[in-house]
Formats: sequence, C-alpha cells, structure tokens
Amino acid sequence: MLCKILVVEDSRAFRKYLNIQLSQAGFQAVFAESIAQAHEILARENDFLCSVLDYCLPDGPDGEIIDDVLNYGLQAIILTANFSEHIREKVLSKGVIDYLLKDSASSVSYLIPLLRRLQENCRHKALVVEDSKTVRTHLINLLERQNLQVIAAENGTQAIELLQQHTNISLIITDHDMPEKDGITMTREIRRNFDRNQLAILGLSGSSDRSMTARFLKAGANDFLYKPFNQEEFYCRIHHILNMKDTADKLYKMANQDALTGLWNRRYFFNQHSRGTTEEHNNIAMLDIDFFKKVNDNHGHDGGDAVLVTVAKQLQHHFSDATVARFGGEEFCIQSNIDRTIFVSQLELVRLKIEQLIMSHNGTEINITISIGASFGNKSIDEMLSESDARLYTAKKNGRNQVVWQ
Ligand SMILES: Nc1nc2c(ncn2[C@@H]2O[C@H](COP(=O)(O)OP(=O)(O)OP(=O)(O)O)[C@@H](O)[C@H]2O)c(=O)[nH]1
Repeated sequence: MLCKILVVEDSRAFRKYLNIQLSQAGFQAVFAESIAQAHEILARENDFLCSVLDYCLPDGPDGEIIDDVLNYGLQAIILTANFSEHIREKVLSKGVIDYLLKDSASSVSYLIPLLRRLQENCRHKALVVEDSKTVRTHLINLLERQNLQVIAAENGTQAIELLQQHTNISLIITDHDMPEKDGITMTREIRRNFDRNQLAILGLSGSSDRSMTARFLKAGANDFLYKPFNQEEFYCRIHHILNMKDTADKLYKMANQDALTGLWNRRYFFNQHSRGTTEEHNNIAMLDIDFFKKVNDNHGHDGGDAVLVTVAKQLQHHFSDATVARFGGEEFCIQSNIDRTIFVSQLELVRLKIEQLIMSHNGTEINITISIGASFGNKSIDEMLSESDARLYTAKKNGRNQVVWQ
C-alpha cells in the first residue's frame, strides 16, 4: 500500500508539481487547499505518514495550520515562500520536523529523501543515554517525532544492560559525563561486540573540551555533536547516520542473502559455521528438489523459480530456529542445534508437507518432492557437509522423496 502524505497547499501549480514528484517517489499525496479542507480530511482519515504544510494559506496567513495539524497527532514539514529568522524559530518551536523554502526544485529534492527517511525510521529502535532528565526527555521527543522507537537509560551501565535485553537497537545517542559509566567508556565497550555498521553511535557532550569530538570518534562513535545543538543539525546527523546504516544493511544482505528466496547464501553459511560450534547438538541437512529440471522443462524457468521460493518458505517455517541457506540451484542446507531426534522428525515433516503441497503456477498445478541427507555430531563443517551430501546421494539412488540420516 502506498504511504499517504497530507499536503495543504493553496497554489494549484505547486500542488500539481508536488503530486508528480511524490507519486514518482512512491507516495500518495492527499491534497487540501485550505485549513478548512484539511480539517475535513483529518476528521475522516488519520493514516498519514506526515503532512506537508504551506505556511501561508488563504484562511490562515501566519502558520495557523501548524497547531491544527499537530493537534491531530500528525507530524508536519513546513513549506515557506519567504524565509525569515522569526518564522524559522516560530515554526521549529512548535515541534515540526523541518521547514523548507518553496523557492526551487532543490527544496522538493530535499523533501522526498526526508519523507523516505521518516518511512524507514519506524524500523529502527534508538537508545538515548543521558543522565539529565530534561535533556533526556528532549532527545526522546526529537527522536519520536522522527518515527523512531525510543528507549532510554540514565548512564552507560544501564545502557549496556538494555542493549542485552533489546537486540534490535540500531542507534545510540549518548552523553559523555554520566555517573557510573561515561559515554566514551561505554562506546569503547560496545565496540567490542558491535561494529559501526551494526550499531550506530552519536556522541553528545556539553563540555568545553574541544578534544571531545576526536575522543568520541576514536572510541568508536559514528559521529559527535556538542550541546547545545539546534534541532536541524541534530536531525541532519541522525539522518546521515541512519542512511549510512541502511546502506550498510543493504550491502550486507546483498552479499549474504540469496536474491530469489531471501534465504542466507553459501558465503553466509560458511562464515557462520566454519569455526565449528560449542553447542551440545549440531545437525546438518542437505536438501535437493527431485527432478527439478523437469519442473523447468514443464513449467518454464518462472515456474521453477516459484517452486524454489515456496520450498524456501516451507524450510523457513519449519526451521525457524536454524540457519537455512540456499547453496545454489535447487540445493538447500540447514544447520540446527536442537536434539537429533527432533531434527530428524522435523526433516520428515517438511518432506511430507512438500510432497502434499499443490503449487499453482499460471493456472497449472505443480507437485514436487525433496530428498534429504543429514549428519550429526561435533565434526568439522566440511566433514558434516560431505556426510550429508553422501546420504543425500543415497536418498536419490534409493528412489528419492526420503530422508537418509544413518
Ligand atoms: N528455475 C530455476 N532453475 C534453476 C535455478 N538454478 C538451477 N536451476 C535448474 O535446476 C536444474 C537442476 O537439474 P539437475 O541437476 O539435472 O537435477 P534434477 O533434475 O533436480 O534431478 P535430481 O537432482 O537427480 O533429482 C537445472 O535444470 C538448472 O537449470 C534457478 O535459480 N531457477
């Protein structure tokens, strides 16, 4: 579903221009020409990502629309035709996300990435580490306004505890001077387990010590800001850090995930498991779709691809606690640390499920079966893979559609 943006703008030409730009960027613009119309829309729809508001409207020439829209709990980005320090301060003090000058195409080319950032932000969780309650609350408000999920700690020790409980934190904003553990020491400790691409850190300090920037960056922070900072600078840094993080995440996925099925690829599998395991149970299974060439021959490459995706989904569903990888072609590998007997019964179950599954493609039905070879114990990954492979070969030789595990 397209992400909806409320645009309140009286200029017909600018509305038309925004409509083209927003729809090309994948947003759905809902337009109002006046404050009155905006109220009508907001009374019946409240599922907007945010609003883009003209500062001067026929029924409110001095930014009156802003409070009205904010009162509906909707975030706002302001467009102004004239810039003045007075308007800037007035607008920002109301708690809007940003304001833009409506003077050129560059303002719209700033608006689109800003909207995309807001859209992406809801996937990110931020941890604020700050001992002053006033500053902490201010930081939380600023980040929540950006659609980020936010949790907070009063010092470095508490922050590290929270980091262990919340495994999905992607950004930390931390002060330096705090009781128990300061921000630089905490950053250094965090970097032992998380690199800059996994967990971004923005350091803050109200100190007059000008070496603070270098100290934070050398300890592993992604960026640093002296307090007091202004909202625009803070948001620019946060956006920059999160854009870098999203790019790093995308690159990681491209390098480690199979593009067709979304499963892990061979490279990821070997990186994860090449060093062996200390787990009590260690199981590997190699799976291969039977007579897959025939699926391609009978249903085309598209049909074959659809089958690969369906099998991948089944494997993910049945082995949610394991590492499931597509090794290439129609071959998959599972590494699991559960009890061997349970693992074998899971393999049997998924084999049966796939045998019973009727997939439909372009109006035709596709049935497939899979063959599986499994290996157990604390051997090297290479030994386990070649044992599984040999058992998979046996399964194929013995008639396919079966699990061989001894
Ligand atoms: N659609 C599709 N086909 C693929 C892909 N990768 C490999 N293949 C096809 O997978 C088929 C594998 O065929 P074979 O190695 O002969 O094995 P099989 O037909 O499954 O026979 P058995 O393994 O002996 O049961 C080949 O036709 C490949 O072209 C892919 O990403 N998509």
